[in-house]
Amino acid sequence: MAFVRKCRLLGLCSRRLAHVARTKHQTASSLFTPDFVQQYHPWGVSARFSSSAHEYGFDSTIFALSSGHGKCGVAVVRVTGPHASSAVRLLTRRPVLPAVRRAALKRLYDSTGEPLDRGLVIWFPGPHSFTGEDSCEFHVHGGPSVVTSLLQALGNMEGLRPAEAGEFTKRAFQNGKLDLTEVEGLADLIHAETEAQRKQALRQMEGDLSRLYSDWSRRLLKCVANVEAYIDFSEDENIEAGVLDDVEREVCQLREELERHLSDGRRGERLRSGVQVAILGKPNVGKSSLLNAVCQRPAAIVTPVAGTTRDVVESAVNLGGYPVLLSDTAGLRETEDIVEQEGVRRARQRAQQADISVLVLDATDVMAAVSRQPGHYLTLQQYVQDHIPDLGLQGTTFDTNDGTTNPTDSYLIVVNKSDLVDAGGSLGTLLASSELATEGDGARDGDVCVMSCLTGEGMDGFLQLLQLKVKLMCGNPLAGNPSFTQARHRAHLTACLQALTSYAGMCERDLVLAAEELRTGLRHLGKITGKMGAEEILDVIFRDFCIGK
Ligand SMILES: Nc1nc2c(ncn2[C@@H]2O[C@H](COP(=O)(O)OP(=O)(O)OP(=O)(O)O)[C@@H](O)[C@H]2O)c(=O)[nH]1
Repeated sequence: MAFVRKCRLLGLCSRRLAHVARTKHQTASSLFTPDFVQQYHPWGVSARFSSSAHEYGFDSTIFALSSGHGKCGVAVVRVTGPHASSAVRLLTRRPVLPAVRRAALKRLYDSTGEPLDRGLVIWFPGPHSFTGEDSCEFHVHGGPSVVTSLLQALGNMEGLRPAEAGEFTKRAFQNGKLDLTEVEGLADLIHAETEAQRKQALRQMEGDLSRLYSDWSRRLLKCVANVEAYIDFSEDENIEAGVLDDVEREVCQLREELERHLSDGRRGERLRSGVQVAILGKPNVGKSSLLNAVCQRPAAIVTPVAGTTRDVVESAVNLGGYPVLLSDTAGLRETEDIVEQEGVRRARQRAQQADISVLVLDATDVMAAVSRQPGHYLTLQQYVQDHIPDLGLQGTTFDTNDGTTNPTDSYLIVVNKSDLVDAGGSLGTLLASSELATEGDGARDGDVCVMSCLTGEGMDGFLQLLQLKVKLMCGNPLAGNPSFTQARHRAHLTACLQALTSYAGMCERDLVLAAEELRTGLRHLGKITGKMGAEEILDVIFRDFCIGK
């Protein structure tokens, strides 16, 4: 009876614990170790609440330049921690703090009493601050000497130290002001380079993803509680079996929602890290010229010598607000040259990783092949298969029924050097006969662009088509449910889905073990938002921040 009471006190299921103890050949009460309780508690014990302020260094007050480095009109220096109010008093040489969250124009002094600058001081008492602690901001003139003197004055104060990268945000997380998905959204917002990235990051920072996962966690927690109650009390408290039917329905519904969320074609991840576009083709067809034309700078070397590009040359571009990482690759051909062989291997590897492959052909080669063909009839697909066999490229296969192609991978064909052929004549006939697979929304897989990197003819059409494909891939970041944006989200969501599927498969056979799967699912959802087990990923996430953030 003492065992049952202890279980209830800790919020644990006594029957389940007894079952676990039997499978481990241990006495049930020997399981009451802190680690075990942490692991088996229905909603885990949040690291956030179990660790002391000292452990996180919260007893120190930190400061940093939060605006960019270098000369600027206004520089912002932030301070957070228990001594923030002293910092304001000492720098302003006034015993009274400024009005809360109001900008106050003050003269600032260094430790010798020399005036430093005149600037705005904003006082944010905790817990209504970004970090949840007492904080303040100094908006001073952005000259290097002013900033250095201000940082020195702060550094000379008792109990203050310079902040580490991401430490302000880390404190906001540890104080429950932001969860991990919101922290990640903030980091993405700081690093966002395109409009679509900014929109997605802002949405995540404002808690859209967090709300979705919190809702799932809440519903799953209710399922866990109901199953636990049924296991624990069904015999003596007359709990109806209908409760398990409700749980089954809810788990089924959650599985459907998770599946839908996971099968969005990695749009959030692609938007966050940039859509990978690989430029492929035989040597000398104009791949490097195409890269240079798109990014409007001589990123890759262009010469008439076949095999000039040996390695992958990358360039990031902003295509209509969407981030694209373009890769020029070595020309695909059989070669004895070991350096070029390695280049070709890397080109094929890049093609496998690409979200979109751009296959570049030389219009003069294509037309020569047409004229050699009996009846002068050839489709582009035939040309590619005959002249660049064994592409080994995902998405560039023309057999759309083989089931091996990832439907979100996409490709388009560029027939370059149109200035050297009669584009309206036999080339036009060839294109009209090409079979194109429909991709939806106006873009088609295998779309063909006829263009000339030399004259610029057809370039606009190519860019429009590429942009359309990129947009289709990333979607509208503001429409519908938010997308997950990181591989770690996907890993935990997949694990959660697996756990719920296991529950459905075993709940009729062994409810106690099945309940364990629900807890596993809950733990994985909690790890995404950082509500539990966050320690191991904290360093990875905060590593991406800079000082002062
Ligand atoms: N006439 C004409 N020449 C072009 C065009 N595009 C590229 N070229 C020329 O074709 C040659 C090869 O161009 P690159 O861009 O280096 O071709 P590549 O496919 O990167 O070549 P590799 O490095 O060998 O793989 C250069 O002399 C270019 O000036 C075009 O549209 N028209």
